[in-house]
Amino acid sequence: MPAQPANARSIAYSVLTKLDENDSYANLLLPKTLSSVNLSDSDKSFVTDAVYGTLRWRLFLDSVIEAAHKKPLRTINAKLINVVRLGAYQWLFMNIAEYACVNETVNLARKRVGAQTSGFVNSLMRKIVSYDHHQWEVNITSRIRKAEGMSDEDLRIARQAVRFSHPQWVVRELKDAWDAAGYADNNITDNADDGVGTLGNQESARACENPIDAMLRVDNQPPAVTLCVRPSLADIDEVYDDVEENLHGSAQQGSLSPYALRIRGVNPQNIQSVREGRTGVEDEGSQIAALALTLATVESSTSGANEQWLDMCAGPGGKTALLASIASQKGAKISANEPHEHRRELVKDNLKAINTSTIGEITGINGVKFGELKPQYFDRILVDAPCSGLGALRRRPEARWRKSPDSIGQLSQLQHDLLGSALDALKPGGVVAYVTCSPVLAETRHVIDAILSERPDVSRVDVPSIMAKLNANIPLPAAKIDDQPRDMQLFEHIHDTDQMFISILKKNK
Ligand SMILES: C[S@@+](CC[C@H](N)C(=O)[O-])C[C@H]1O[C@@H](n2cnc3c(N)ncnc32)[C@H](O)[C@@H]1O
Repeated sequence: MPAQPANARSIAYSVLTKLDENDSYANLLLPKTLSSVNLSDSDKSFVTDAVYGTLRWRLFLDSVIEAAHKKPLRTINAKLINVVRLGAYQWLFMNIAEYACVNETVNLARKRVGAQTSGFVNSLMRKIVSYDHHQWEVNITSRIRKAEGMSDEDLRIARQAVRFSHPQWVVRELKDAWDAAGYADNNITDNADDGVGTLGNQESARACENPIDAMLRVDNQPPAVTLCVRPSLADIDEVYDDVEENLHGSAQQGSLSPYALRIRGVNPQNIQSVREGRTGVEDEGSQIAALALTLATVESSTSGANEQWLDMCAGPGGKTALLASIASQKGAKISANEPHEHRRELVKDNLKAINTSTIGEITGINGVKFGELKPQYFDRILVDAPCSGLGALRRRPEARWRKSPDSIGQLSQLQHDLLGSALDALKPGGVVAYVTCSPVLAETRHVIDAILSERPDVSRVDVPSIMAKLNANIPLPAAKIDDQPRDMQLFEHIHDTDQMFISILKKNK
């Protein structure tokens, strides 16, 4: 790859520094920054890759920098750290030539931090470019040795954390979620892998990698842009033609949701039906979570036509719009609730193409109050609960470094209370779909188990059976044990969706 103009690197550095200082989000700050500067499209792609990649691979990069420096990161001038991370990222992940990585990083350090730093940065970068990606991977993972009291699993997790650049506690949560989800493990066993990177053929290593490695690897890859072509409002062929013929991008039907279209090379805002609210940008996992609620059997007094539906935590409204387009086909009415005003406005915008006779109330209350305010009122309720978002790390490159295990406890309590309130607001015979964009057990299965242990009036519905009806090709967990109904956890590496958790509960009649 040829060297990029110096200002692309300088812009990437400014964005990384602002993200560190203000806790802002890369997916908001980066497009805003890029729209305010005069850069070619290829430079914009360079900045996007450099910023997102440097954020995602931070632990890997810092481990390489420390190994090359032979001292802890804190001994390096704080302003230089993002300069060197950017340089190391270009060398290890962007296939940029050695001389450009070294020289441009020295230039950036000189310009943004001071001329006195050039000697240090030059010597550090020369050490970094003396090994390639795979050599560094083996180097930094094999430096992690078994400390006293560490089990084999602890060691493997510590190495996976560095190798795939995730906090250790997140790796452990993902592993626990995978172990609990009940999918068949067709690959090599965890015990055959000590967590050190391989210097062998990468493709064959990937073909038999263990499921946690596969999951962590996919977390570091940007997801496809997926559209939801809202039923009765737009037609897949119409949107396909707009993308392929008018906008010269490419489109492919999704593999799980009948309404999904994966697109490339097109800004979704340039698609006519997106601008008109007849199509939305929505991951397939979110689509099938909403569809599962519509497919569950309701046995309330109003089941069939005239059902009342509620989306209790609706903002920004992607699932509300899909539910609403189906509600309009079925003669049901949907209400939506979102306490945060700016997100409530996004819900309204998402519903702009829906027939107003389908929309009930749009409220802005704490969902925990619904049970008291509207007891036994709704037939179907979606609780797409606020959560840690650890199932969508592909989309939020900085998120993994900002979350902490402490924040999960508070979320679990709110999730429990929202679900309890939804059950109170449900008619006997009605169903609630409890959904999170997180696989963490404390936010998923443990919330459901706690509610079921408190409420004899509620029972679990078997979600994999509903999914199998929706699409015969959806990868499903292993067969039921003792005929017990199951929740379903989606995984990026097997479903190619965000890691959504879906549970459906029915209120007994
Ligand atoms: C995971 S998001 C929902 C995403 C949405 N269903 C969609 O598909 O576009 C969770 C939402 O819950 C909202 N929320 C937070 N606290 C809430 C509460 N106490 N009651 C209801 N909603 C809440 C958040 O503002 C956020 O918009």
